[in-house]
Amino acid sequence: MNDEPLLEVRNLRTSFKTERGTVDAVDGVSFEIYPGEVFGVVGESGSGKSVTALSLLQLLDSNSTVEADAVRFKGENLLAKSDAEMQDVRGGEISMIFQDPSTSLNPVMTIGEQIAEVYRQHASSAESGGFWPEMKRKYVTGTSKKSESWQRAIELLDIVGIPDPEARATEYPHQLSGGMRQRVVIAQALAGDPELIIADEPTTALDVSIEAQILNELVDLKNDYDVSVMLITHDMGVVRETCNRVAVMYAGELMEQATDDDLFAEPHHPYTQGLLGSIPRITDDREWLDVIEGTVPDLIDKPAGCPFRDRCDRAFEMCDQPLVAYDASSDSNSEPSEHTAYCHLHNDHVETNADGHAVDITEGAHAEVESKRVDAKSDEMVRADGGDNQ
Ligand SMILES: Nc1ncnc2c1ncn2[C@@H]1O[C@H](COP(=O)(O)OP(=O)(O)OP(=O)(O)O)[C@@H](O)[C@H]1O
Repeated sequence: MNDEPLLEVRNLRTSFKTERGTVDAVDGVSFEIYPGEVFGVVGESGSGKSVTALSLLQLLDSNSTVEADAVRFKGENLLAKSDAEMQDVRGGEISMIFQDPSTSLNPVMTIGEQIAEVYRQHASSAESGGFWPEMKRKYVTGTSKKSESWQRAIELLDIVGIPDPEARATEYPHQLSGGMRQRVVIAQALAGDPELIIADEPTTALDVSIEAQILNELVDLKNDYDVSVMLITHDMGVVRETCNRVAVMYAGELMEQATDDDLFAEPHHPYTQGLLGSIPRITDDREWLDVIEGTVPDLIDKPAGCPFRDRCDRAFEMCDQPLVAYDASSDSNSEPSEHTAYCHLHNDHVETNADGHAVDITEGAHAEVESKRVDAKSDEMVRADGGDNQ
């Protein structure tokens, strides 16, 4: 990766105060999203994917605390922005698409007006760059702000594949199918001329054939307009079809990060391997898909060490030690590492014995747990005790 990242997240920690105690929903997560890529965040329900996205956009309830060493979007610290400044960012440079389109659309406003409204709110930034100048202008005929925004709404409906957009723009959400509504939400997300779209399970509520169309739409937009996409999903099949790079999350922590190709060719973390076992394959002779036994741990008073260890059939003595990032790249010269596994099995001092069990061969076990730590981003990548990263 030679480009500067569009979004850089370092050691993100989000917790919620509840009556039962403090929920550590996101616990030391670091990643970058580069211009023009689809970055997948995958993991089971409750792994902290949505909370990660909502933390970046400051969209969480008041019982939350969000801390990080850095959340930089185009070099600017998002966590230092005021509510008013974040309102400009949301729906403008960064837009978010949620799972259920009906929650994002106003039932008593035409879809054209809803898209036009977002355009008007962010019109000045839309005029100053982004993909608008290159867009085909075949529908633009009016000159007043109102007619200009209406015409842009029609253009956007056309771009996201709504047939007869001029007529459709005058309709209300309930007059459209679920797939069409999600296209409208994508058009609305584009109306602010974003550089990053965060899509949280955007196809989960849709049937499979529509899902494929919507995902293709997102990939086309990325290609045609150089928009980056952070795609949150629990579905490894969706990751395979859509993403360039992927972060695998579990219990609020990163388990592995790699390019899509590397992750599927050589998954290093037992959790990733488990998720991959749950995808159906054309060549399958399995009667049942593999499932990962057990459930995500309670995120209140989470013990140190790998949160997956109680479900992991390769867990060994070192797994109760704080997790660190191990370089799992086949190309050891890549800087920063393009394949990172947060799993002690990748420590240089761990070997597999004749029974297939991992063994720490260091004298005074654990002493050198950091021996193979990825150094690219220095201490920020150590997600251990949380004590010295304030
Ligand atoms: N407002 C809140 N108060 C307390 N806990 C919360 C709150 N919001 C989220 N959580 C907890 O944070 C954890 C992570 O939730 P999150 O929604 O990010 O998971 P997810 O990976 O996106 O799962 P899903 O795919 O089901 O949406 C969960 O344990 C959830 O219960």
